[in-house]
Amino acid sequence: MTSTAVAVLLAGGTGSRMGADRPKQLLRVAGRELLAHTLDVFEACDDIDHIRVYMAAGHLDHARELVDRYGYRKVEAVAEGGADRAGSVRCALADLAGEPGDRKVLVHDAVRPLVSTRTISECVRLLDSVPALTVAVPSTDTILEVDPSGEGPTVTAIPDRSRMWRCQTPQGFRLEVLAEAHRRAAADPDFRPTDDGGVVRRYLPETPIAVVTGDEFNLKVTHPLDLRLAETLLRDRTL
Ligand SMILES: Nc1ccn([C@@H]2O[C@H](COP(=O)(O)OP(=O)(O)OP(=O)(O)O)[C@@H](O)[C@H]2O)c(=O)n1
Ligand SMILES: C[C@](O)(CO)[C@H](O)COP(=O)(O)O
Repeated sequence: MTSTAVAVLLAGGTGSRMGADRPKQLLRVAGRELLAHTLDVFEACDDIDHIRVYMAAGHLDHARELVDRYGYRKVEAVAEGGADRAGSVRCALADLAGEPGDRKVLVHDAVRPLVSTRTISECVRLLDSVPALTVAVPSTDTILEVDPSGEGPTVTAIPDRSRMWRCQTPQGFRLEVLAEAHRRAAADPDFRPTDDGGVVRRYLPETPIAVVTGDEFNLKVTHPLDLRLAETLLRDRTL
């Protein structure tokens, strides 16, 4: 039997690379805020029972107003995020501390509004049989490893592309796995993870991390160009 999951939407960033007058998750694209587009998908997915939003400081009222305005019924909390992405995940873990250890948790970047309900459902269902997973896509570019320390970056390795995948979100975990990995990582201030699979891989290396094949539509809105792509793709989307 497939149990449902709680979605943790990370919206605690300030969007420095976007350079807008507000965090990019609050920018209006194709008729509504990016955060709202992302909430639309999780709200529509039958395999998600609760949604928790972790918002940038100073913008909680805006996020709460948006949740009320669009009437998202699964949103059980809009809370303040942390100083960095991992900090926002730890805020969620603190709030989920009373839940059963086998609770399914999906962590998702709020600025990936084009995630599909298919991908979310596949993640939730796979968590019946694996403790951790990430969505990813096979790389169509050759990936270079570089040494950035000289006058200009120089190539140090060109890994076999057939083994290179680009990581996306959602990333899914049994709560006890994610909580334990972050508990250990929190004691290591020099570790600056860019995703939660990386936290599990480093601190619980015996835990296998399964891969759900995603799609190229699930872009992370990071730079101004991404906004233009998202606008076009969101206009064509049907949930
Ligand atoms: N303190 C933070 C920083 C980031 N995030 C979230 O993590 C996701 C991926 O981060 P990124 O794209 O880097 O967003 P920003 O941190 O806002 O962007 P930038 O790095 O350009 O400032 C975003 O949904 C972002 O809101 C978060 O919840 N809490
Ligand atoms: C988690 C992530 O989206 C996987 O690609 C990515 O690492 C987030 O990076 P960011 O620098 O916080 O946007």
